[in-house]
Amino acid sequence: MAESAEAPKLVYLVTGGCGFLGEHVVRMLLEREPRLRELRVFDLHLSPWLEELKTGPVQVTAIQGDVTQAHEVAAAVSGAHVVIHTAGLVDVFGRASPETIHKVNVQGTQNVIEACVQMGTRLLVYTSSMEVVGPNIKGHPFYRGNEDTPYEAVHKHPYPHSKAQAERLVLEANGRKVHGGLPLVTCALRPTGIYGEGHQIMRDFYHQGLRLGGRLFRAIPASVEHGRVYVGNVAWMHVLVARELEQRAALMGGQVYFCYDKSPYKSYEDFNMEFLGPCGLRLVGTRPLLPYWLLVLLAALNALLQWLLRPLLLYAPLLNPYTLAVANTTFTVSTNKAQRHFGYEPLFSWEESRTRTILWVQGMEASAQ
Ligand SMILES: NC(=O)C1=CN([C@@H]2O[C@H](COP(=O)(O)OP(=O)(O)OC[C@H]3O[C@@H](n4cnc5c(N)ncnc54)[C@H](O)[C@@H]3O)[C@@H](O)[C@H]2O)C=CC1
Ligand SMILES: C[C@@H](CO)CCC[C@@H](C)[C@H]1CC[C@H]2[C@@H]3[C@H](O)CC4=CC(=O)CC[C@]4(C)[C@H]3CC[C@]12C
Repeated sequence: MAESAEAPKLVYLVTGGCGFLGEHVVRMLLEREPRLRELRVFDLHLSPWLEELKTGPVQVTAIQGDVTQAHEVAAAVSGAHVVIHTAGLVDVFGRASPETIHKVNVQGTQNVIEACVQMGTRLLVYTSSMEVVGPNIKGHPFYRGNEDTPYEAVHKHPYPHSKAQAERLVLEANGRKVHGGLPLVTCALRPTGIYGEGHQIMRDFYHQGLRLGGRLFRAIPASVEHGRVYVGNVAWMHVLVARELEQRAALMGGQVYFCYDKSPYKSYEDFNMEFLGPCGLRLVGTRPLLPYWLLVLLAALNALLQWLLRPLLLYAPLLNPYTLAVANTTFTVSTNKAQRHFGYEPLFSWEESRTRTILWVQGMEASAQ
């Protein structure tokens, strides 16, 4: 390729670059974007592993900053050619207030857009979520749907609400004139439930299983399918989109793409067992051990306890009415839009994604001993 022989000249900014997905995007860019000259990693909390990346041929600049602070975002964006905006407050457990979620996810995204416009940065890739579509509060299944499948998206919870608002802002900004007069080109990627090395909820389930003597108890029927996608493939999609956005602006600008790969369609719990099983955990029950009405009651009780205890402490268990509804509603995607629009093929096969994730869980096991 002629272009890879040229001197690297592009400056990329990854917001949330120290998060679960952000770290994979950062590493993927360093491995697979030959045009990269400088990579700016912007995050509220900078991780120590960034140091080891600074010794490579690409200049890695760590920027501790807050997306809710417009001036910090503008300074980080200044001179960048591409912004990949993954920073967000991922909270469906009631840890943060709805106002904080809105501030980070919506106001933060608006700040990123304005910074691009002000600083003349033309390319913006936004990490959205399947949650902007559903599952909706009515529990309607979304079965092997694609970007054009009609679905009644109704949001009550602050997290999906904020992601939907932010996604709309990003898509509406497509075509806005940036400083220098050229049009901004934006698009949004919608991962389903991401898994892989660094996945906090997988970690939580693993430790819970260990505490319960190597067992987890089935709570959700095996027939409820939940869409999952490997973090390395989500990162690869971000890299590809960022690379192709300028050349294919007319086709890709203002578009949304689900993130998908060859991960099998399974229930949330059965899918987790693909990794936790080989690490010694067992899922007890072929059917849910508790009746659904009892789970609904427990989830409601957790929500009540959270509210009552809030003045004293933060009680934020995994089970609440929202997480139960999401886990208990089929939501799977089947699409090839990313392949058609920018030639995406998963970089990691299902077998590879599975092996890498298992090795990571086994690594946790070893370090705990
Ligand atoms: N984890 C998942 O299954 C899915 C995640 N997503 C989206 O992917 C993106 C990344 O999510 P994860 O990596 O899972 O979450 P994460 O919590 O691991 O990463 C988010 C990063 O954003 C940073 N951040 C938070 N607030 C910030 C602020 N005010 N200023 C600067 N940085 C801030 C955090 O420090 C963190 O490093 C989010 O936008 C999320 O909505 C979408 C679909 C599924
Ligand atoms: C009822 C419990 C019995 O074991 C299981 C509870 C599992 C839940 C904590 C998860 C089930 C589905 C997950 C969500 C889903 O993968 C979609 C998501 C997309 C995002 O953008 C952010 C994360 C999440 C909301 C994810 C969060 C955890 C679950 C609700």
